[in-house]
Amino acid sequence: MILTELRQRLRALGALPLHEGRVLRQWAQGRPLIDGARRWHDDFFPQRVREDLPQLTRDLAALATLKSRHPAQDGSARLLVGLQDGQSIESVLLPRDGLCVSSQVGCAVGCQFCMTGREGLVRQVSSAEIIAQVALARAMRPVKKVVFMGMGEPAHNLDQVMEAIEVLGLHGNIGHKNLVFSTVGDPRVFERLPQGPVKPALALSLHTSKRALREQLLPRAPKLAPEELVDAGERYARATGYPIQYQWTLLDGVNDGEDEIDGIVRLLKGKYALLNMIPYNTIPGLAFRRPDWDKAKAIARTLHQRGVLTKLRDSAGQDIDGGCGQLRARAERPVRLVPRAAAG
Ligand SMILES: C[S@@+](CC[C@H](N)C(=O)[O-])C[C@H]1O[C@@H](n2cnc3c(N)ncnc32)[C@H](O)[C@@H]1O
Ligand code: SF4
Repeated sequence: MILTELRQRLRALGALPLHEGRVLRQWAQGRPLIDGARRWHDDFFPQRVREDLPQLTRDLAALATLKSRHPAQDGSARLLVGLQDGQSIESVLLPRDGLCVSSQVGCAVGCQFCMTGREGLVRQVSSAEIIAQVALARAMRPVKKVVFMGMGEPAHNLDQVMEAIEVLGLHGNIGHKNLVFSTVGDPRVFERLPQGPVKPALALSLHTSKRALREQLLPRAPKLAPEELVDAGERYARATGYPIQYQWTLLDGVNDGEDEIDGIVRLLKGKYALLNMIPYNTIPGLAFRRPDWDKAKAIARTLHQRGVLTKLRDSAGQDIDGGCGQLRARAERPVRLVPRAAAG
């Protein structure tokens, strides 16, 4: 189901926009459509909508179902989520009421260090399936922040992701700056996001200050130079009033040298931005190496001293194969990884 179908279904049963809004609100907030105790729906919905609510509840729940849950020591939990056609995706319950959702099954960008990128794009995740991930998580615990950092490149599924963001921001009780659109950067994102009624915060996956290396590491990302990406990011940050979060997957011996530190300072000093450095999460069979934590700490400290607000983070759930896409890979097929040469 896509949201248009849900809307058409409700309208055909005589629902008005206020009834539609109520259904979206209850669903996106993880609350029941039918509240047995209070029975508010008896007076509120037209009769035919009321009669459809039990089936609608089942249909919405079937959009995203829990296949397995993998709690980690840091308070996060990785969820393997089943979709109606038998595909599976990952969502992650993050510490402090965050949720990481997937926007695609697989991904066409093919970043060399990312498990999801290894299988290419399998299919898009619909707006309804994105909201269903939030509803599923909310059945387990509160969700106050939703980050699009799971499987997939949201810029390659822009209409559906923007529709989900709109529902979550207008009906789902998530603060707009607590919706985080994470992307490798795409001109369509900078054009379309400022026009939406809900403007999410933006995370840009930068990873290197060198154009040629970026093209190697992110082979099918739009060929924007790091400077162009940062210029576009800065305009979005100034327009929305929220800083850009630059993402940097730290790869030992690839993008952790003095030259990159100079490059980061040149690109980001004085910008309305925060740099998140995330040491590479090891994927068996890949030739990349995770840098030593003390080395990563030293890089973050140096950047801070040189005027770039830097946070060193670990991806959630290191002890449970925290790398996005690894759970799905294991569930879908036996691990079959061909080593690739490390770039750089
Ligand atoms: C999985 S992507 C999804 C969102 C979007 N496609 C993007 O690249 O920003 C979210 C973040 O995970 C990071 N990531 C992917 N593979 C990783 C790995 N093995 N270790 C650490 N971070 C990784 C990416 O670099 C990106 O910043
Ligand atoms: S890091 Fe993001 S863009 Fe790159 S392959 Fe993974 S999901 Fe796709």
